[in-house]
Amino acid sequence: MYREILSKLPSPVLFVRSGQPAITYANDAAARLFSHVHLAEYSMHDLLSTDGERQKFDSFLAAGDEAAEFSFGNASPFEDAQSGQSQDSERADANMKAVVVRSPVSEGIAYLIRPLDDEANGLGRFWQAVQFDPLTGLPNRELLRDRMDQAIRLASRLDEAFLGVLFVDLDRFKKINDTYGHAAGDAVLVEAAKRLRGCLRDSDTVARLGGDEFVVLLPNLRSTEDTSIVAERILDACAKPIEVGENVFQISASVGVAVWPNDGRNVDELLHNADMAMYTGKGEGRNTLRFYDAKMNEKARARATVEAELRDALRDGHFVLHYQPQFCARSGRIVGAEALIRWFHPTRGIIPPSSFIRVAEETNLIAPIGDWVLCEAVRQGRRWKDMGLDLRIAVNLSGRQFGDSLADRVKEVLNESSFPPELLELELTESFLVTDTEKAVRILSSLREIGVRVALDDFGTGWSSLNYLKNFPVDTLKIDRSFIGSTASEFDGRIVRAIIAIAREFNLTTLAEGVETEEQLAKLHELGCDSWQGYLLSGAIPAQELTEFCQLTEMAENRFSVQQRST
Ligand SMILES: Nc1nc2c(ncn2[C@@H]2O[C@H](COP(=O)(O)O[C@H]3[C@@H](O)[C@H](n4cnc5c(=O)[nH]c(N)nc54)O[C@@H]3COP(=O)(O)O)[C@@H](O)[C@H]2O)c(=O)[nH]1
Repeated sequence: MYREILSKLPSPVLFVRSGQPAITYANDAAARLFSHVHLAEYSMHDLLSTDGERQKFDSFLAAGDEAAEFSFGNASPFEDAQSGQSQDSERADANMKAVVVRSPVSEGIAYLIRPLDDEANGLGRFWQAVQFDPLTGLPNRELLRDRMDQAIRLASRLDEAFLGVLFVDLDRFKKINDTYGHAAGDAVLVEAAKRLRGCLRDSDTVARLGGDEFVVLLPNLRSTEDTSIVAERILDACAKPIEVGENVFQISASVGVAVWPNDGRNVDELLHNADMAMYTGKGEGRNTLRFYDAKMNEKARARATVEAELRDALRDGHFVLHYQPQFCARSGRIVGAEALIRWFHPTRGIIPPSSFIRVAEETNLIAPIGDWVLCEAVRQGRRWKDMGLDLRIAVNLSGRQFGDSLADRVKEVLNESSFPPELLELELTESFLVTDTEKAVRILSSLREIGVRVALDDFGTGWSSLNYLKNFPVDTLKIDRSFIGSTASEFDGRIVRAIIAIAREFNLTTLAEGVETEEQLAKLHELGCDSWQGYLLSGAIPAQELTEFCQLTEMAENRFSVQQRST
C-alpha cells in the first residue's frame, strides 16, 4: 500500500538502493518528469548538473550524512553538442533533497525532486540529448514511441478517433551521401526535417528514426482520409529541389501509412506496418504513397520463406544451370550459350529465375548465388572446351555484382579453370550504368583489360542513351525480345533496323533474343543481325543436352543458317 501511495505522490521521487550504481525506483511523477526515459540505466551522478555538484554528492555519500540538497538537470556528464565544452556555469533545472532511508526491507537514499522549470520544458540539454535527434532537433525514436503510446491511450478513450502513422523514407539519399559526402547529406536531412515539420500541425509529431527515415504521428484524426492529405503534402514538399552550397539535389520521398486501430493496435505493429507499406511502395518506384493492407504481411512472410529456402538451396547445391544455344546468323552454327539458373526445389520442383531472382537481389543473396553461377558457367565452358567445343559462355550479372571488385573476381574465376577470357561474355542491363557513370566506366574498363566481353541485355527497353555506347566499352547489343515479338506481325522492323545500324556505327555485334518463328529469323537476317537465340531451335537446356545438340548440329553442317532458310 505504501508503494501505491508513493507511486501516486504528485512530487517526483527516486530511490537508489545501497551498493547499486543505477536508479532503482522512480515514482510516476518522476517517470513523467523524465519523459519515461529508462531511468534504471542512469546513476544519480548522470543527473547532477556540474562537477561541483558531483563532488558535493560524493562527499555526502562518503560522510554518511542523513540528508543533503543538490541541484541537477543541466550540463551533467554530457557535453554541449555544438562546442564540445561542458556547461558547468549554466543554471540547474531542479533541486533535489537526498534523504537516507534505513528500513528492514531496504536501505538506500531517496531523492525528492522539486523542478524549477515547468515540466513541459523538460530538463534542459540532458533530456534534449536523450530524447531528440542532435542533427535535426526532431524527437528521436524513444520520444516518438512514448508519444505514440500516449496518443493510443488517449484515442482509446474517444469514440471514432484514429491515429495516422506515416513512415517516410527519402529516395536517392544514399547517393547524395556517397557522392557529395556526409556534410551535404546532413544538410539535406536538416532541410527535409524542416519541410516535414512545415507540413504538420503543432499537435503532430515528426521524428527521425535514423539515417533518412522519418515517422510522422497524426494524433486524434476524425477521418482516415486525413492521412492522405498530409502524405500528399509531404510528397510535394520533398520533391522540391534542395540547394546545398553550389549543388541542387532533386530528391523525393516514399511514404507508407498505417492507421490505428485498423492497421495495428500498438506502437510496434503500427511502426512495422507503416514501414512495410513504405517498403512495398519503394519497391514499385520512387515518390510513392502506399497504405498498409494485411496482404503485405502475407507477402512479407512468403518472402522470408523464399529467402530462407534460397540460403538452403545454395548450401545444399539445389541450383543448376541450363544453357540456351546462341547461333551465328551467317553460318548457322552454335557459337555460344547463355547460362540461365534453375532452382530444383525439393518439394516444388523446378522454379524459374523469374520467381526468385528479385528476392535474391533484395536480400543480397544474389551476390553468392551470382558468384556460384559465374564459377559453374566457367567450369562448364572449360569442360566443353576440353571436348573441342569452343563455346562463348554468356552469364547474366545482377546490379549487385557490378562493383569495383568484379574484375578481380572474374579474373580469379577464369584462372581457376584456365578458361580463355574472350570466351566469357557478361550480360548486364543499361540500368547498371545510369546510377554512377564514372564507376561504370571504371568497372567496364577493367573487364576490357582482362579481355572478357560485355553484352548490353534488353537493349532498347527503357534507359537507352547513345551516350552509353560512346562512353562504355561494350561488345554486344542484345536486341530485346519485345522488339522481335511473338508473331511475324509483331516484329518491330524499324527498331530492330535502328539498333543494328547503331551497333554497326559503334562497331558492336548484335544478338537477337526470343526468336520463335522462321519469319522472325528471316527478317533478322535481312536486316543484318549477327546472331540470335530463341525457342525456334532451342530454349535453355541442361549442359549434357547442349553437348549432344552441338554434336548434332555439327553433323548437319549449316543446317541452321539463315542464309539457307531465306533463299
Ligand atoms: N542475375 C541473374 N539473372 C538470371 C540468371 N539466370 C536467369 N536470369 C534472369 O532471369 C530472367 C528469366 O530467365 P529465364 O526464365 O531463364 O528466361 C530466359 C529464357 O529462357 C527466355 N527465353 C529464351 N528464348 C526465348 C524465346 O524464344 N521466347 C521467350 N518468350 N523467352 C525466351 O528468356 C530469358 C533470358 O532472357 P535474357 O536474360 O534477357 O537473355 C531473365 O531476365 C534472366 O536474365 C542468373 O544466373 N543471374
